[in-house]
Amino acid sequence: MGDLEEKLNELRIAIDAVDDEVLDLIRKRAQLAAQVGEAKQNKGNAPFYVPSREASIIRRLLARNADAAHASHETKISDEAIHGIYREIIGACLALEHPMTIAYLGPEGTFSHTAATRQFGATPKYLPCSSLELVFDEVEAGRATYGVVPVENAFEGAVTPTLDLFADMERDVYICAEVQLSIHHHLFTYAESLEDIDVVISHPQPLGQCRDWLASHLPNAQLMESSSTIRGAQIVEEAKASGSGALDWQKCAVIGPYSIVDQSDLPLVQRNIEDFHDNTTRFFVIGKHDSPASGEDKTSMVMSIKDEPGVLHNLISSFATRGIGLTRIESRPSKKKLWEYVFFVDVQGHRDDAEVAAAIAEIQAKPGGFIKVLGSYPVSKPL
Ligand SMILES: C=C(O[C@@H]1C=C(C(=O)O)C=C[C@H]1O)C(=O)O
Repeated sequence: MGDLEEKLNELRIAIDAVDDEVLDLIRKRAQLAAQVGEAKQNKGNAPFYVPSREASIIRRLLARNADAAHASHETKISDEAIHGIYREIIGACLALEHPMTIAYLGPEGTFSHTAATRQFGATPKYLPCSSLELVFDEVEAGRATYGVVPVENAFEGAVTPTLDLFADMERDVYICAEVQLSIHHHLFTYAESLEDIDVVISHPQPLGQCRDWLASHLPNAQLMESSSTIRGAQIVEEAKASGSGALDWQKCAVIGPYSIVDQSDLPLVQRNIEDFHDNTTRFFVIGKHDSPASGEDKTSMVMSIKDEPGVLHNLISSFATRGIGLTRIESRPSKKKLWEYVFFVDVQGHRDDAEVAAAIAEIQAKPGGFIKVLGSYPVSKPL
């Protein structure tokens, strides 16, 4: 045996021993989580999934990892890796407490699917839905334990169909977590060259997020909207398979995530065509409850007050006078009266914080004031 081989052998034996220890510890952790699950079950209907606790665990471990690397002068294991490893461990433990089904805007491979797996790991059952409305329906009906829906893109703005579903007062779902996902778009086509592309298919959000690229590279192509990016790829594959129909598959292109390479035969011809390289989309996890306070939280609400001058100032002043920071404000037509609006507001803090609770109560007491708290949840970082 050569020197190198001998050295590697020795190190690999040590790694095997560490892996055995790591596995035993993961199994020990899973047994503890199962006991937590039993305690929750005995207590009645305490939710099994507690996003605030999960966020605290990950925040604590990220800090510990940074401190340990600093103290030992070793290269730090990346935050992304720590996050991913613990997401899987926690997901596996949670599954021992209670099996979970997560609904998302499908088909498999969409950005919503990626956001869902980033939050819950590989263990739960995933339920692809063909529309956002169905994601809400599945959660409300209890066929899915949680759902994951896109809310806004940092550059393209609100995903308005999601906001309209939250504004529907008949809906009985809460926001319990947020996921921020870095988004990269790629171009897929059977066309020989960009000049041959007549039609570009995608969900309206990616078409908007690649607007400048499309204007400079495919200025004459017609844009066609699909219900999701992966559905766009399926439309081209279906046109190819049928060999007929209105769509010439050889002149079509699709914009979407890298996962299209797994979901279709479409060749990837151009990478990273998003107009902004820090392109990020925010998703909400919806369920039958929101999250307890984690120490660093946000609260989302939908509100309206009487249609009169100063309406917006009137709303915001309840937060401003208490020093509560607004992280988002968005208006949508009320769809009840012409030029009347509802406002979506996100603030820093938890709805159980005294100041946040007081501001909410004050808005509720305003003449014609109406406010629905959609949920409080831990602040997340882009992944
Ligand atoms: C174990 C618990 O239940 C779930 C699993 C967690 C874990 O594996 O650490 C954390 C929070 C909950 O989503 C708990 O509530 O502490």
